[in-house]
Parts: sequence; C-alpha cells; structure tokens
Amino acid sequence: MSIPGIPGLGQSAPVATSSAPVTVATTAIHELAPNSEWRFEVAIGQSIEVRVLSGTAEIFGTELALNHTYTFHGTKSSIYTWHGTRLEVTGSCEEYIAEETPMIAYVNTHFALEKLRQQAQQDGKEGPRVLVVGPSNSGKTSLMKLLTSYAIRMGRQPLVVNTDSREGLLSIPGCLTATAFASIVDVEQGWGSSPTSGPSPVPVKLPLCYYYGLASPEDNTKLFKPVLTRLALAATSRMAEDSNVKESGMLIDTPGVISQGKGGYDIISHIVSEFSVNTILVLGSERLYSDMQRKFSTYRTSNSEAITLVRLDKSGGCVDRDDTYMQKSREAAIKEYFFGDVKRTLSPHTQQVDFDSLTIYKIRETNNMYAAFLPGGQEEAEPEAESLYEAVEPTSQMQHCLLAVMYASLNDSQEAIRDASVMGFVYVADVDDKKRRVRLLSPVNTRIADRPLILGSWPEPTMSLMG
Ligand SMILES: Nc1ncnc2c1ncn2[C@@H]1O[C@H](COP(=O)(O)OP(=O)(O)OP(=O)(O)O)[C@@H](O)[C@H]1O
Repeated sequence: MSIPGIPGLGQSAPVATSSAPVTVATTAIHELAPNSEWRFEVAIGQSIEVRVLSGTAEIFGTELALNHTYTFHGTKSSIYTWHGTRLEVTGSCEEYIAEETPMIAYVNTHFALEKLRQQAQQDGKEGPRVLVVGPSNSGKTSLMKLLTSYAIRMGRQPLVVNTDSREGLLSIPGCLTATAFASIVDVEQGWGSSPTSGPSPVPVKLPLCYYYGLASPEDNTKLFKPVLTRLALAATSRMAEDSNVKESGMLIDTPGVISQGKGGYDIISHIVSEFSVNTILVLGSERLYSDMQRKFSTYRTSNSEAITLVRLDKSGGCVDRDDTYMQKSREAAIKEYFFGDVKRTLSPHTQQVDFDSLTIYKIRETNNMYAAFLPGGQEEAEPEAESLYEAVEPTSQMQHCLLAVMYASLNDSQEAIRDASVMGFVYVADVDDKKRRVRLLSPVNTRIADRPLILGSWPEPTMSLMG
C-alpha cells in the first residue's frame, strides 16, 4: 500500500530559483580531544559556518565530511568526536567544550538494537520497536537522531515516528509522521527538509503524515488516539512493504508532556500497544523509569514479547528552549515550507477563493476543557456524541493560520477525514469579509476547493508571510 506523503499537494516539488550569500564574522579554531564534544548555540536569525579540518566529527551520529563547509542557522547542537578533531568555526555563537558525555551508553544502546535487528533478519521477523520517553528537553529527539544515524551507517532503514505535534519531523508542526530513513540525516536542517523544499543535496524523505492540529495529546485525547492509531497502521504496513525497513524496526519520539504522569501514561500505553513497542528507552528521570517498570513489568506485546526497559542519562548539553525560541523555530519551519531556505528559494502561489467554494472544518477543543469547568470532574456532563470537527466559514480570525489539505473527498465522514493523510498546507494570507473571498498561499498551484481543509490551533497563527 502506498500512502501519499506530505507536501507538494500531490504534485512535484517546485524548483529552486536562487541562493543567498552568507555573511561571516570571526574565525576560530577548536582542537577537540577524543571523546569530547563542542556544544554551540546559534541565535535565531544568525548563522555560523563550520569546517572539519582533521580527525573525525559527528553531529548526533551523522559523520561530517572533511573540509566541507556546513552552515547552521538558529540552532542548539553539538559536534562530538570519538578520535579527536580540529574544527574551524566562522561566525559568532555561544559555545563550550565538554568532556563528559553519555555517548558510550548511547552507542551501546545502538549496538544492542543492532543485535535485535540481526536476530530479526535471521528469523524473518520485525526489528525492535523502540519508544523514547523522558521529560521535555531531556534529549529524546537528539537520541532519536543518533540512533537513526548509526542505524543508517550500518545499512539499515529505520522507520522514524514522531508523535510530538509540537515539533514537526520533515513536516509542519501539528502533524504526526512516520518516515523510513534510508539516507543520511541532513545535519544542517535538523532532520532534513521536506519534499516541498525543492532539490536537495541530501535525498528527500517522504513522511507518512497525519494531522492532529493541537499542541498536546492531552488537549483532545479523543482525536489524538485515533490519529495515532491510523499512523501506527500506516507505519506497520510500511514495514511490511520492505524487508530492510521491517528488520530495522521503528524509533518512536514522544512529547515530553506525556512523561509527566497520569493522563500522559495512558497515552504512553496507547502508543506501546498500537506500535507493538518492545523496547522503551527512558531518558533522564529515575521516577519515570520506576513508573514505567511498574506499568510494563508484566505487559506482553501482541506477539507475547516482554518489554525491555533501558534507563539512559540525559546529556549535560541538553538546553531548555523557551517559548519564544520554540515559536520562532516554528515560524522558521513554516516560512521554509512555503519559501524555501537560503540554499533553495521556492515560489509559492497565491490564489483568491470564494468563501462558498471552501470546506473548512475546525477541530473542536477539547474534551478535557469541558471537564475543567465542571465541579468534581463530572465527565458525563460532556456533550454526547460531540463531532470531531465543526464546519466553519472563513473569518478574519483565520488570517495567518494554516489549513491542512486532506487526502479525502468533500463527502467523506468526519472520521474518514480524520484518518486521511495530509496532502499539504495552505496559508490564509487575507480574509475579505465583504467580498467573501480568501487569499491563500500554497506551495504549488493546484485546486484546493475539492478537498476538505482542517483548521487546528497548532501551529498557532504565524507572522505575516506576505510582507
Ligand atoms: N549534547 C548536546 N549538546 C548541545 N545541545 C544539545 C545536546 N543534546 C541536545 N541538545 C539540544 O538541547 C535541546 C533539547 O534537546 P532535544 O530536542 O533532543 O530534547 P527533547 O527531549 O526531544 O525535547 P522535547 O521534549 O521538548 O521535544 C535541543 O535544542 C538539542 O539540539
């Protein structure tokens, strides 16, 4: 089965048209001893250039080429060396060298997973389905990148699943995705760019993409759980299609909020059962590890496998990213989706559409909210058989919002629309209430009036993209 992935609105990606120069400031040389790490933070809107002059160096497991200039924009990251390296850094950033890292434990985890993959290869079975849990900013995504990169370096093709709608993985935030990684992670772009970003030096990956449209799973568990189930189904059939993906298994990233107990643990259980998880990596929290032990010690997967729990230390390099930083990175991701980046400029299309020709569904917020207004948590007072979405007309409040264009038809039921994959996104540039017309920005020129559009609250309305 092939499910169309994100963007391009089902069409080929737009073509790059120009590239912009990078301005440089000071240049410094860093000598790194074996097993040490150069940690750096580049402010949003700024960039640095890094070149490996000698030795070996990697970013979250992806090896850097000698003498190649890498450019990093608005990021917090690190360059690790197993054998020592000399780096040339041009531009200004906050930085320091650390000699204490949890890399040995992380790489041992990779080799343990590799053993399971070899076993799966011999037995013709599925490789490990690995869930990564831990509080916010404990390094889950960085560990995922490292395990993905090491697996790719061994010729594997792990299926990388993102269940954290706050941050997109090769997609706009708000989405839940699964992507088979066969080629290297693009270190300059985090995980790499999405297919709408045009021709890329690193082969693009096509995520299976579903839309949740809210920031936290707990905002609307009645929507989150079925969307996640649909993603698990698509991921499982993706594994069945390809023996390398099947043997390589899955790596599943989670939002930090579900590691905080109560309702969150219920979501962890849901992910464990839907993805048939058999390995849980717990990052940086003794309490969470002990809770997971209690919860899953007697648990068996659908194939009667026990769950292996591994506790790993959080890296001292993990940095908290405040709301402003996260909002700016979301805005940067949205801007890049429509306009490309410094290397690949894209030309999105604007179109004027009548109110009446659009079918917009707004995600209902939230099942938990009703309960919050009720005395003593009377859940039964929640309106019965509440539909998932509410059909709405464009309003000026939708200005600067994104609408998900769904691979569904206008007559489909709300459940079918929920379960559909995402074709791409359009941005509401302008709403003219008087003329009843909307100006939309889309990555390619295509008719969107034939498709249901979903309006969520995540990502939140962004800055004006048209200015
Ligand atoms: N060793 C390191 N050196 C420097 N920065 C690091 C290191 N490890 C992680 N970071 C940075 O710390 C921040 C938080 O890490 P990461 O995104 O991996 O955490 P997370 O647990 O996935 O967070 P969240 O729960 O919010 O998704 C990121 O900006 C990441 O690039």
